[in-house]
Order: sequence, then C-alpha cells, then structure tokens
Amino acid sequence: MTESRTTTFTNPRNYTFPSHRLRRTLHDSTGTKQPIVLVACGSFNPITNNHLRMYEIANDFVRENTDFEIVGAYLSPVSDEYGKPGLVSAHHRVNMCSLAIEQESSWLMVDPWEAFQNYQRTAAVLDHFDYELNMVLGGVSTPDGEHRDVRIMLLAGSDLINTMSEPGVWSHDDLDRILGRRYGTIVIEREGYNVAQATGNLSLWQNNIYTIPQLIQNDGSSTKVRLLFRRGLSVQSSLLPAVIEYIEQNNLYGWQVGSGEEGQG
Ligand SMILES: Nc1ncnc2c1ncn2[C@@H]1O[C@H](COP(=O)(O)OP(=O)(O)OP(=O)(O)O)[C@@H](O)[C@H]1O
Ligand SMILES: NC(=O)c1ccc[n+]([C@@H]2O[C@H](COP(=O)(O)O)[C@@H](O)[C@H]2O)c1
Repeated sequence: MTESRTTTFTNPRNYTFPSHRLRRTLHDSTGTKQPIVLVACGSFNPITNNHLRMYEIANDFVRENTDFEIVGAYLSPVSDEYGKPGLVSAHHRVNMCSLAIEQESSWLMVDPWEAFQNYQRTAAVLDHFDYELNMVLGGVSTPDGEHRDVRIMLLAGSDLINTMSEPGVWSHDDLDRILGRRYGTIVIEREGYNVAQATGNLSLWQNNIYTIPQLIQNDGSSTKVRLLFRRGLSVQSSLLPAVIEYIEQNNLYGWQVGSGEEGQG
C-alpha cells in the first residue's frame, strides 16, 4: 500500500489498546485470504442484541462470500461530545458493551479510545485502529510466518451508510478514506433502509462496499429499547440480562421530564 498512514493520535488517560482476543496468526494456509478487523462505530445507548447480531451476520457473510479472514472485531462507542439526545455517559455505554461481550462473545472487544475523549470522526477512528494493529502490533502472520497487514473494515447498518449521501454529514475526504482501498465497509441491511438505495450514491467506492441483505428483518433499535424502559415495559428479548441488570442498578433510561426524548421511537 502506498498511501501514507496517520501516526499522531491523542489517547485518553491510562488507555491501552485491547488486543486480548485478536488472532495473530491466520488460519488460512493457501496464502489467498486477506486478514480483516471489523469495527462498528455508534452510540450503543444501550448495546442491544441487534448490535451483537451484526457481527454474526458479517462473520457468516465473510466466510461464505469473500477472500477475507476475520482476525478481530471491535465495538467503538462514540464520545459524549457527539451530543445525541438521551446519550448516557460514555462510562456507562462502555461498561454495558463490556458486560455484553463478556457474557455473549468469545471474539468481540470494546475499544474505549473514542468514547473517553473529544469527538473523533469515523475516518480518524479507523486510522487509530490501523495504527494500533499495523504499526504498533505489526499486523498478523500467515501459518508460514509471513507478515500481513490487517485491513480495517467499518461494520455498519444501512441506516448509517445512508447518511453518507446526506449533504454536510461526511466530508468527501473522509468518505474516500473510509471507503477507499485501505479500509472499506460491510453493510448490514436495516429495515427501512434498502441497501441498494443506501449505497447508490457511493458507486465511486463500490469495490470496497460489501452489502448483506437481511434474511430475517429486525427493526429493533436502541431508541425503541429506551422507550420501553421509560414506559416500564419488558426488554428481555432485546438486551442481554447483564445489560438489563446494569441499567436497573444505575438507574439509566428512566422517564425524565425534559430529557428531550419524550415521544421519540
Ligand atoms: N437492527 C439493526 N440492524 C442493522 N444494523 C443495526 C441495527 N441496530 C443497530 N445497527 C447498527 O449498529 C451501529 C451502531 O448503531 P447505534 O448504536 O447508533 O444503534 P441505533 O439502534 O441506531 O441507535 P439509536 O436508536 O440510539 O439511534 C450502526 O451502524 C447501526 O446501523
Ligand atoms: N463525519 C463522520 O465521521 C460521521 C458522520 C456521522 C456519523 N458518524 C459516526 O457514526 C456513528 C453514528 O452513530 P448513531 O447512529 O448512534 O448516530 C457514530 O459513531 C458517529 O461518530 C460519523
């Protein structure tokens, strides 16, 4: 790769890049697979079973349809400075993500890098992963001991990719970085956001956009879960038990007059 790498980053205090579940040696012995790491950026307010399901869907898709091999996968909760109405503190959102993956997953990791500092654009987040994985850790190896750089890929729902065609939300330079040859995206169809429509204006980068139609549609969202909480209704099928317990113990998402959330959903 000839593009230059960003190498200057501000880390939160006491930050360590999580790599305990990263696979450092490829399974593939044919030499044809490209190692990739999945990174989903978002509010995770709170993390839902649908967020976790995204990784399963992507894993099946990658195995069956691509020459990629997934060596790691991360959730990257957004900074409090993102300022979305109803966003609970990064501390709670990171804790909920950690509890969820501890309980449910053997391969996902939570990276608190963007959560615990100023707002970082998604392109900068992917640059941070590229730097940590390829410059600091030195990428991964083939079974024969050959070095391979890891390709970072944004894992996203089609609603997020749809915003890439909205004027003023993403800069052309950032889109070129995220969807260019170095990175790329795996897009999971989300009800109400047809994948072809969501990616229609991004044809410049079509070779690096992998779209996955959903076999079983699921219109769940964190917004809907917050609404259920406020109304005192059951959330058992949307969240993991450890996440529900955490929310109750910390009294999150309760009805608050003037929170700006009333009536959304
Ligand atoms: N049901 C779903 N199907 C497909 N993708 C999803 C689903 N829920 C969340 N995602 C994706 O997960 C990523 C992080 O999402 P985010 O935390 O913003 O969830 P959200 O449910 O959209 O949140 P909110 O309702 O608070 O706006 C985004 O790429 C989003 O598209
Ligand atoms: N220009 C950008 O980098 C840009 C624009 C819009 C959203 N995003 C990211 O997409 C995610 C969106 O999350 P929500 O769906 O919860 O709003 C966040 O991680 C946010 O940082 C990035």
